[in-house]
Amino acid sequence: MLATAARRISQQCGRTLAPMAAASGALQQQVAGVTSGPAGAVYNVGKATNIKFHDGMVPRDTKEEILGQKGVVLWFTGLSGSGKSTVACTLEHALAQRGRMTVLLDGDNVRHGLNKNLGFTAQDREENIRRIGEVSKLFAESGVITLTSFISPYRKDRESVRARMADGDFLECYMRIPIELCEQRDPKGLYKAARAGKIKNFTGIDDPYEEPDKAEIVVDARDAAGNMQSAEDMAATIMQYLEERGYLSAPAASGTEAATA
Ligand SMILES: Nc1ncnc2c1ncn2[C@@H]1O[C@H](COP(=O)(O)OS(=O)(=O)O)[C@@H](OP(=O)(O)O)[C@H]1O
Ligand SMILES: Nc1ncnc2c1ncn2[C@@H]1O[C@H](COP(=O)(O)OP(=O)(O)O)[C@@H](O)[C@H]1O
Repeated sequence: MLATAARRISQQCGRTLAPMAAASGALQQQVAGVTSGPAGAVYNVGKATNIKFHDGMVPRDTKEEILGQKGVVLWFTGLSGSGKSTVACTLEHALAQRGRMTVLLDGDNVRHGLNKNLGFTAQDREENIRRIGEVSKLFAESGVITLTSFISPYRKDRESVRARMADGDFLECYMRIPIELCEQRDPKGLYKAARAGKIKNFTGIDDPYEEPDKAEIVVDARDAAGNMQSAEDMAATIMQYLEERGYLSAPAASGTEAATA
């Protein structure tokens, strides 16, 4: 049945694709911290009782072959005003121009819907990041280049997201912009309001920001020669990182023939 499905999908997308991957349900059980139940039976995960992971028929590497890229989460973190949204948008635009499939999850936007029941306490920020981590994991595992733009101030929250993903799927991109510059920009007037005590628990003012200690990519306001970097410069550096590490092409075929297109 799986072989038939592989043939059908190959015909539909006009490429010879690798055979279907082995079922990953057991791995998902392990990752989710299954509390009970023999293999093949239903089990409990957190508050969800009597569930069972259902494997799809189109594995990740097939999707990556179709898209001609590798799924990844590019996790922007940094202070408000550090340029997370601007650089992520600029990069997404550049990726689209190169025919790459992307999704951009942005803090302000996600708080309009999925996370509108969350505020800015440490506990709410943790839940905000956990949900985004799970959503971005789903996208990355479908072969999509996923850009997330959240302050994500707590190291342990970011590391929890990293720990849920396979090696190489999570790239932390630290916007290392001094608070003085962020505050000078202050496009929404939030720093001014926070300094005036009108906004409480504002990151960098009266709430913490914990710097990454193992970010894959660190973006500074100035380049090595000391010149200020534009958002385009920053996006170009990240694009180069993705290119050099093979994220912008499909992974080598694991089974039969490689993609022909
Ligand atoms: N108290 C407080 N602290 C920080 N930021 C605040 C706060 N209140 C509102 N805002 C606005 O919310 C945006 C940050 O949301 P995030 O989801 O990225 O925050 S977090 O990751 O959960 O910490 C942030 O957007 P950016 O400026 O784009 O970072 C602010 O516009
Ligand atoms: N590299 C850059 N150089 C100059 N200004 C920038 C740069 N990146 C962002 N900005 C400006 O800084 C402000 C904050 O950027 P934004 O992307 O909204 O930050 P964040 O999403 O981290 O809050 C915006 O006005 C934006 O135009």
